[in-house]
Amino acid sequence: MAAPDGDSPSPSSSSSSSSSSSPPRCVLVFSGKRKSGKDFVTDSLRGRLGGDVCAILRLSGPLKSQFAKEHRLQLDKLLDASDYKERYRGDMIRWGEARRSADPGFFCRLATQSDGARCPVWLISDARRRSDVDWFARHHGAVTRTVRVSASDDTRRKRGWVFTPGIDDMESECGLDSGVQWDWNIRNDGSDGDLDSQLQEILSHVELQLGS
Ligand SMILES: Nc1ncnc2c1ncn2[C@@H]1O[C@H](COP(=O)(O)OP(=O)(O)O)[C@@H](O)[C@H]1O
Ligand SMILES: C[C@@](O)(CCOP(=O)(O)OP(=O)(O)O)CC(=O)O
Repeated sequence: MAAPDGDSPSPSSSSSSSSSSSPPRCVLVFSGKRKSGKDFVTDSLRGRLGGDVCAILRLSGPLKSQFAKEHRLQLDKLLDASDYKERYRGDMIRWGEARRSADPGFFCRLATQSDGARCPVWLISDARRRSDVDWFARHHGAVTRTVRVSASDDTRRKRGWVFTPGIDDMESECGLDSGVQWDWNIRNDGSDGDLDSQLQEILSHVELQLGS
């Protein structure tokens, strides 16, 4: 994977950027449109791998946290799949883009400095831009793999998605529609059984990386 993201690594942003003394053994970077099931898939993988070895790191975590503080909003409601989050999504996107344009690795660095980054397996649940994918390739390339989660518009609508101009046609939702060679493509339209068999290949890869 190419890795020109324009941020200069510093001691706090290199592969030792986590609060862990050892770098991650496996990093899976997930992308997908809203309501495709990124959280569902990463929760399911973490459930199987166990919270002691596997952490879900959300790039939107530090973004929402800072945005909530600055705008006196309820962080817990920005973090779940609520209408409250959707009400502020456009504003959060614009706020985050201002930060990213000054420093494309800003949220990647913060997410990987959180406590969860002590775990050997990182599930990065929400890459949205080429610069996100490139940051992980640049800092953790040897252990990074990419996963695209897709669901049909019909399925997404059943999960509550409503096409919104200014969101669904912008970089936040479309920035990774092309240009990345995904290591795995997960189709998340169907039953749990369909998903299980697709996740098995990823689980085998992680177990191999962990040497178990
Ligand atoms: N395979 C699945 N089976 C059942 N429910 C699912 C499945 N995938 C996603 N969902 C549900 O659809 C909704 C949106 O999924 P979510 O993971 O929050 O999407 P995203 O993080 O991509 O926006 C959630 O309520 C979630 O529980
Ligand atoms: C401002 C955002 O970070 C909000 C992301 O919120 P979520 O990651 O909760 O979104 P979905 O799971 O896809 O519904 C988007 C961005 O452009 O950074």
